[in-house]
Amino acid sequence: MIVGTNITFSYQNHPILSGINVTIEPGKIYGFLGRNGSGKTTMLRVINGLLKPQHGDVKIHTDTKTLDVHKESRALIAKEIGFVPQEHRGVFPYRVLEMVVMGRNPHLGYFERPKDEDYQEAIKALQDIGIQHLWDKSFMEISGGERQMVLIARVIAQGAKYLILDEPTSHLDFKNQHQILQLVKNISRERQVAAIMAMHDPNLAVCFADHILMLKHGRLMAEGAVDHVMTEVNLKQLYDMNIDLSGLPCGRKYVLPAI
Ligand SMILES: Nc1ncnc2c1ncn2[C@@H]1O[C@H](COP(=O)(O)OP(=O)(O)OP(=O)(O)O)[C@@H](O)[C@H]1O
Repeated sequence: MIVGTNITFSYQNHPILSGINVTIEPGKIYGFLGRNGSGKTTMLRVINGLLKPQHGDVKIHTDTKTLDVHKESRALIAKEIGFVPQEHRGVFPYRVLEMVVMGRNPHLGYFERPKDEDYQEAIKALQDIGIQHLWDKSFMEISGGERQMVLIARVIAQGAKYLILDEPTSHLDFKNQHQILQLVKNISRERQVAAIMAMHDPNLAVCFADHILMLKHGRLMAEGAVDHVMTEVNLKQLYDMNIDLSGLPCGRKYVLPAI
């Protein structure tokens, strides 16, 4: 499991996270909710070890060892944690298959090139996501939503025990949003992988998360099982708006997929 203790983080002198404790257990899906600028991305980057908190720490407890994400090498952490960032513009004209096979890098030696089985993992991940037809395209010449799916395929090929996904559905169409989150849920259940996601749509969080963490003013305003935490009172406080859990404000009904 991952345990974050007393995480306190500031950019320059601007406090963003204050005394946050989190426990991430294998096989569960965690959804961070909060308004723009509430610190979700910062929190995910601290958990992944990309940002070092001024106070507190984040440790990964495996069966055999305990790793401090801010002290171990990035290569070692990448064996445990896969990360899909929010922004993903193409910089180099890699082919999609090459991008996905890069997910296997933590499993290769320094000068080792990907082997057949690494390519098989990458192709399987592309198939699981349903974008195998893109394999030969340049990453710079596909749409934003397609890029998002390629990076999710890459993190799946990485085979880490913890997946951190920063707004994984922000560029996806209605069907792909549900398809990708369902795939993450299946992987989580089948392989006992934990997924930790920043999410903006509370309806998707209700459908796919097991555990909700609500961030407000740098603190965990509420956290716990979905049924326990996704209440009108909490959502109203989180988003500073009136919430009616029974329907849309215009009186019409939600459009929900039949899963
Ligand atoms: N590199 C940075 N330097 C200084 N301040 C930053 C930096 N990155 C983010 N911030 C600030 O930190 C705060 C939290 O940002 P963060 O990206 O973690 O929020 P978020 O909840 O993920 O927002 P959103 O929902 O809009 O993606 C914001 O006020 C933001 O302006």
